[in-house]
Amino acid sequence: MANIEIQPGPLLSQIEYPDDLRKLSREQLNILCDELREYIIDMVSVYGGHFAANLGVIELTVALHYVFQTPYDQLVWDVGHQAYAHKILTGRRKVFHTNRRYGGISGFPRRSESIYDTFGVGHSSTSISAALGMAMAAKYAGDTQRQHIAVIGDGAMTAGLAFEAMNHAGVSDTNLLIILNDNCMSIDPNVGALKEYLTDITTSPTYNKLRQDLWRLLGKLPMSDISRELAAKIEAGLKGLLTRSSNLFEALGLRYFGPIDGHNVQKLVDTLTDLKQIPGPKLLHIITVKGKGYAPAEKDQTKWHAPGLFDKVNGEIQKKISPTPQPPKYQDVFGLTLLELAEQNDKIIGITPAMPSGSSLKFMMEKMPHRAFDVGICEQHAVTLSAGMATQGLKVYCTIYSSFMQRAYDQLIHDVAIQDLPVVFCLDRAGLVGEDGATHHGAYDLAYLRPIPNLIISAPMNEEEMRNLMYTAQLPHITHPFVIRYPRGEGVMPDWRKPFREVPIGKGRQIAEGKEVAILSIGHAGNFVTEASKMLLTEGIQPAHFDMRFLKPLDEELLHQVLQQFPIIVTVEDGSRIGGLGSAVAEFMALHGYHNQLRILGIPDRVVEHGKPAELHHECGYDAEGIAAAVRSLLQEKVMVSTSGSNC
Ligand SMILES: Cc1ncc(C[n+]2csc(CCOP(=O)(O)OP(=O)(O)O)c2C)c(N)n1
Ligand SMILES: CC(=O)[C@@H](O)[C@H](O)COP(=O)(O)O
Ligand SMILES: [Mg+2]
Repeated sequence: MANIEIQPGPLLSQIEYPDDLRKLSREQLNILCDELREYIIDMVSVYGGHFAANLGVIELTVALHYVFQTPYDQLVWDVGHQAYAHKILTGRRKVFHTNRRYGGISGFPRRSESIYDTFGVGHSSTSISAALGMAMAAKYAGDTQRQHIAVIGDGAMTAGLAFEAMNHAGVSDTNLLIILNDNCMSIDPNVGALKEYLTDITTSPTYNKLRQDLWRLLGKLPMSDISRELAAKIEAGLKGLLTRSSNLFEALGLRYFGPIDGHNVQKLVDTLTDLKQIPGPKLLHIITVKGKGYAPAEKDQTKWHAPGLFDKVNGEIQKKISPTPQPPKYQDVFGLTLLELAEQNDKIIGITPAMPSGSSLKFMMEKMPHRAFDVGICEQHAVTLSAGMATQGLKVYCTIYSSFMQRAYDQLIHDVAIQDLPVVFCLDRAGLVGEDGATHHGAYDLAYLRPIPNLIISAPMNEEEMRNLMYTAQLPHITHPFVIRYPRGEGVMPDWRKPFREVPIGKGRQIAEGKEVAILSIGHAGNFVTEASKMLLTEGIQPAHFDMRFLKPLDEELLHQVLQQFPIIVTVEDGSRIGGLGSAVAEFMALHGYHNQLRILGIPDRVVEHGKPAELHHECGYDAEGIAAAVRSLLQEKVMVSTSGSNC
């Protein structure tokens, strides 16, 4: 991608760090917000990234860095997809054009990137725990001045982790301010009773207004023990008198303030300045609009969560144009196939934790709202809920992004595998996902799933296989938990709606015949092998290729045949080199006394950053070129060994 020069507005161009921002007058803050908004619209339109959430927190970001002494005061962003203004104001404006690009800055806060990034994020709902940890550390060090602020969205607030943290924060007596950025949206519209509750407090502000006035008044007085005690008593009286139902956050021991307009930077500065004077754990509820200031994004907030490149003038999102039919995204194969299966099998239910659009469960949710559910950002709950339904004979397809499934590991073992419940887990975004980077790569699923008993673990090489695996998973004789993992993005078959066929469990298949070298692959990475084989053929090298399809049960019969026939084995997977297919083959060889030469290709044992998937596959050495190079070098080594052998 070419570097397109985008000039910041005159005020923004003078601001490198929050110290510069703090020199501005109150009036200038409004101008700065406008320039920041314009700059982010410009940058994301040509370089891509998360969009609507960033436009929603411009005023908040400016106010936070204006009022608090960052980085001494510690600011923790939840998820971090909304931290672009924060990055731009904390020393990274000049490199912001590298956001999410290979070798560039991360799309999320990263401790290694800046001292202003107090905590690495990407997965949701960690901010309150992290900020509380920092606040407790400050208390332990005897620092009573330092402020700790967690900014969390209404979507992220639905997770159990956020509630665990509030439950603790409420009795912690720390300088913790939780800012609840409520825009009524997750990526898709937010769901659940909490959302209803937040709407309820938003629309009945009497009690909150009185409370706010009380604490503001007392904030101006010297905070003696007596006035604090008095305030608490008045507040308790107020609560009894005025609350329609007791405030949830108050019940958890947090002083609740708000709701206030999160786009009024002046109001935010005033409120945050007041709150800074009030010790103890507290929560400020702000109301914002996702996509604020860019009309198309305000109108369709889901589409503009991360829209890709767009024309900022007419709001047209760039689409790949091709004269020939293109393969579908795996997520759409999942969503449309599930709907098709559900039409034939009334036991089928669909569950997603907050990713109806990303996973394409939305197709079933639209057609069968009573059978397909978004449960919020609650991966643990999604898994155990599915297990509960399975006990009643339902066939649940629970779709979760591979990296988010890490959250629900215990539920997978304790609630599903040990009870051997036949839930189907469709793990989307498996393998290296691209620009979201380290936090989002589905690098570990094969490795973390393989030791779990009772699981069937599969990965399709293409759309047809994906459909057939999904079809097989719901057949009545499949009585075990069944995992199907597939990558982000497109498959390889434009014509993919083939009639369903059952896939024999634990059986691989031969894709290409060859000699000397056998390449064993699992999942979509098998297509890289096909490409590599084409390259090698031009050099007279013809490896055999086997698509294992199942990591568990492993096709032992096929492995015996392959290991007896081919001296050199290469395994290829879009997953960690440790613990996945390569490891399974190595263990099998050790168990059965095979001594073939084995090369394991996959994700290395280090953090892989962001970039285009092709760049990352190349870096990790398992794109077509990397596979071909591995085969060449193994054949070369073999020649050298046999030559040196003849010299002896
Ligand atoms: C554990 C986890 N599950 C799912 C996601 C995907 N995800 C990223 S942002 C988001 C919506 C967050 O909504 P909210 O916190 O309200 O922030 P907003 O985008 O509305 O500002 C979701 C579901 C994630 N990052 N982490
Ligand atoms: C921040 C976050 O977790 C999501 O917005 C994620 O970036 C979505 O990824 P996909 O684009 O793969 O759906
Ligand atoms: Mg939200």
